[in-house]
Amino acid sequence: MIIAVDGPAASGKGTIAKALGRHYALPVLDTGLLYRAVGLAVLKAGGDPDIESDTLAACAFDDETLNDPALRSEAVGSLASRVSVHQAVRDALVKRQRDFATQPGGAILDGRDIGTVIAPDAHAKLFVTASVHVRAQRRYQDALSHGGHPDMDSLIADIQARDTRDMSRDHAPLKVADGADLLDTSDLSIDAAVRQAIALVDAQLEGRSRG
Ligand SMILES: Nc1ncnc2c1ncn2[C@@H]1O[C@H](COP(=O)(O)OP(=O)(O)OP(=O)(O)O)[C@@H](O)[C@H]1O
Ligand SMILES: Nc1ccn([C@@H]2O[C@H](COP(=O)(O)O)[C@@H](O)[C@H]2O)c(=O)n1
Repeated sequence: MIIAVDGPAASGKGTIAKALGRHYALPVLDTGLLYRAVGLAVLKAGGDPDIESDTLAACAFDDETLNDPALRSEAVGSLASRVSVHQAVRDALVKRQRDFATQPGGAILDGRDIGTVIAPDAHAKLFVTASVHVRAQRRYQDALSHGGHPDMDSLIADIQARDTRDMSRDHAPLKVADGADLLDTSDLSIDAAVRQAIALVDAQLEGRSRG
């Protein structure tokens, strides 16, 4: 069974994907980390994330790289969004994601194009969203709890810039996949969002089994 969880930055899709992984006993891949790894490698190599040819060498990395805590920063998230517009980068990362999705027993992947490009035939699809203000507030709390000094206005600007770039790019733009259920987490606690996600996935799986 493959479950696709897509949505914009800080919508809560990673939290939901992990909870679904525990509930259905399936492995989970946060595909954003792959693009973050490319973005960080381009930066370290002194390349330009907006130039496709500068990003190619950065697409070969091992799984260990994905554990680097530096990948989690807002700055690397923005770099990831910039490198992810290039078709060559997306092509280089497709096999890794499809191999994970099609492993025996199934898998859950969260990202931007899982239900549209990586696994369009997924057994269940969610599009998780939340208002820009709520998402910025979550980032704000995250930064505070890690000892940072976040600025709400710049968090809002960063999220808006990322949404615009991710939704308007030519290749695999962020959009609601055919057959996906929308889950707006703006006014939901994590527990309530997870409960709704499980109910939506169960209903999709039941619908499929009834044909
Ligand atoms: N329903 C919710 N209510 C309150 N906080 C939430 C909710 N869902 C997630 N969060 C918190 O918001 C932050 C971002 O959540 P999460 O990492 O799941 O988002 P994401 O969509 O995967 O982000 P990104 O795309 O940037 O990786 C985390 O600190 C998480 O604990
Ligand atoms: N399937 C995906 C996943 C991510 N991206 C791009 O990476 C950026 C960072 O993603 P996070 O989920 O870690 O915030 C994101 O803004 C996208 O530009 C992607 O293109 N496809």
